[in-house]
Amino acid sequence: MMWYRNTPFNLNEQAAARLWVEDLSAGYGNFLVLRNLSLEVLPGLTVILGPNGAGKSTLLKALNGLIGRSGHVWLDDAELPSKTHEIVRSGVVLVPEGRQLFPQLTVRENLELGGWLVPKGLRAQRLDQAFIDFPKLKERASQLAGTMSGGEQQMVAVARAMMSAPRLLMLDEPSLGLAPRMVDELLHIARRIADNGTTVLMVEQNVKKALAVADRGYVMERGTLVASGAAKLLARSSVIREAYLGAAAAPATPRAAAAAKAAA
Ligand SMILES: Nc1ncnc2c1ncn2[C@@H]1O[C@H](COP(=O)(O)OP(=O)(O)OP(=O)(O)O)[C@@H](O)[C@H]1O
Repeated sequence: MMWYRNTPFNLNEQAAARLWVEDLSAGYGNFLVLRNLSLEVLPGLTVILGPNGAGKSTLLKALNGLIGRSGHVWLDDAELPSKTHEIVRSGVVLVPEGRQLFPQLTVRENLELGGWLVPKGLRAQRLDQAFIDFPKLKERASQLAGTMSGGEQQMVAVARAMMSAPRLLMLDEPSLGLAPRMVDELLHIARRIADNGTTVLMVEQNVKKALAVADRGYVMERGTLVASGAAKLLARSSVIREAYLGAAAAPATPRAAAAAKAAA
């Protein structure tokens, strides 16, 4: 008898992955975007924040093999391969910005394509599980993906990525262009995936909401990391509050306070 547990996001039979990045540089042709980046992605949910053009998507693309990189990346105790199909086989999957679904295929067909590396029987089992994890998609199994709302399409993209039972799921701005309620839903899906044993690395522009669901965060500016730490601490840090949350940090010294007052 085929047996599988009936709890959300239990596709992943392996332990949550850890990723170590050391001295990573990457860019486009002669244009170097990332310079000597070092970071670690631990089990749970890690968010990468930063202004437009900071290099956040470039980092995910470099980790996914879509662009070349130098430096070292380890997934647990093995060096991460450099070719995308090998990276996927090792359990690292990217949901790119813009989702890249097949609009003329149904939800079910899009999900099945996410399990293309998986033997047929297991793929069917994972599809059943995906419909348990994403009940909204079960109702829409026969709908063409291109006719769904932005939020629903993003959900299909995440569910499709989960079909390969990744150990590390990378999400590039999953909430881009979505209504606030869908943003919340998508971020909570990311949280649930992390809670159920798949490490999640997410780029997000919704700083406040992302830090509220994440365990840890990195802040990137002009291709380098400028801050990192526990999400709760980052949310209170001056670098985040000043740059992203619209709150001026308290001046560090009485002199700075006087200067700020004079300038106001
Ligand atoms: N295919 C490309 N060819 C050349 N340059 C690129 C390419 N993609 C991105 N860049 C450049 O790399 C830099 C970093 O872009 P990236 O998309 O990684 O930033 P980001 O932090 O993800 O910002 P955003 O939130 O706007 O997507 C930018 O200067 C961008 O113009």
